[in-house]
Amino acid sequence: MAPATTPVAPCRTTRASATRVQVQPLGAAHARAGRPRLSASSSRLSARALGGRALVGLASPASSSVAAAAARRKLSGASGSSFVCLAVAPNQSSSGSSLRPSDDDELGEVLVEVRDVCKSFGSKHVLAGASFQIRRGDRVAIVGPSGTGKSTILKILAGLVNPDSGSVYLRGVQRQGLISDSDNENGGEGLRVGMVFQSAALFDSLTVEQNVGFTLYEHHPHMSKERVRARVTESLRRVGLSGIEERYPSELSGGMRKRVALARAIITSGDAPPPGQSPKSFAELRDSAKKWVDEKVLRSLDGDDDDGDATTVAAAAAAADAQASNGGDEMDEEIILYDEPTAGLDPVSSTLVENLMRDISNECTHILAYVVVTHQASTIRNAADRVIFLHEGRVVWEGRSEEFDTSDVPIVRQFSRGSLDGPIKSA
Ligand SMILES: Nc1ncnc2c1ncn2[C@@H]1O[C@H](COP(=O)(O)OP(=O)(O)OP(=O)(O)O)[C@@H](O)[C@H]1O
Repeated sequence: MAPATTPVAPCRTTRASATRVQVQPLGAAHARAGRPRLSASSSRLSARALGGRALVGLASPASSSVAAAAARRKLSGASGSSFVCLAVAPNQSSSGSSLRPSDDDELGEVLVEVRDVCKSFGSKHVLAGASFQIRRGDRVAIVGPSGTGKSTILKILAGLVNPDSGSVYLRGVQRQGLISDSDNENGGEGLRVGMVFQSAALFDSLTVEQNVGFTLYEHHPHMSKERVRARVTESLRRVGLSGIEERYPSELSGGMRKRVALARAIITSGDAPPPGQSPKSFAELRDSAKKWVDEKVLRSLDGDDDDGDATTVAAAAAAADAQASNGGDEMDEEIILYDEPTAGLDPVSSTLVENLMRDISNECTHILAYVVVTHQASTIRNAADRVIFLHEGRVVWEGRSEEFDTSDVPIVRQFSRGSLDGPIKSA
């Protein structure tokens, strides 16, 4: 869809935002004998990819904590790596629709509150004072025209990008700075914020089995190869890709790569740590990540190779890290943010992924809610119970998924029907 061209009202304050990028940790454990190894080029950072949306996987706070250093160094001044502010404020709907379901008694605990958030990139005002809440049990789709800051708001929620103004509260605790800036191992009050990025970023030099099993190779060295293989096989089966373990990413279609990435995100060790072995804490993961950045990434940044392959490393490491925490070790309560998880997938594959999103949240009791940015009607229908509509930097409509297709609010009607006539102006 062409981007809306209507300029967004400036935020109240716009300060120069430093480029922030997440470099994910890649511990050394994978390099043990017999473990998959990464190519030298895989350890390089790509400004292009990091500034864009090339990462895929659940990026845990621990993994993302290492992003800043290398990112700042590599990307300072990179034009494609800025972020937008999306602000959603309760009762700021410009279209008059109710911002929240009316049956307040049934509403769960407020996990996340975005209050009056704004974000600009240079002179481009993307988010212009939006506010909304995510509650326990929520399955929320964020929709809106291209370029309205949907991905940006996810990054702000995840603590990967700072808003220019406004606040984000996690369980009532205001987030201060970025995850990478401080000791924000948890987003706040025991709530982790995991993010599944848009593109399927896989290690090109590893087989599907090695990609999917990366977390286990990395964080569960006590597991035998046979057991890792069994978990990989099960994970691939769940995403409908049995029997492709020996293939390389280059031999897969885009949709298959995305599903492999999902398989990587949902794999679990299925067992507890061996007696006497404590699971890694977030602090340990962070320290290990920082060490890796120091030893590998920053060194590679001084080289001239900028092929973007490291993005896949970062992504996979992020996924690995999150998977490790999902692997039966530590189960912090979590909200998951999906950025266009079904983009580019055929309808059947989309349904598969949508069902998986629901299944995973049903099966994993520590996943309290999820938010999905999507353009696909099927994803709204199948994976979301509630819809937040963004336009011109604000939440302009909010309602139940089933209301999205039937709403008489002009902007919603135009968008849901793909009409050229209406308040959304095409380029
Ligand atoms: N790091 C950045 N630097 C400069 N501009 C940026 C940066 N990140 C996002 N933008 C701009 O902010 C706007 C919103 O981007 P964002 O990716 O959040 O939109 P979106 O609603 O997710 O779009 P789409 O639906 O096309 O994925 C776009 O115009 C984009 O070019």
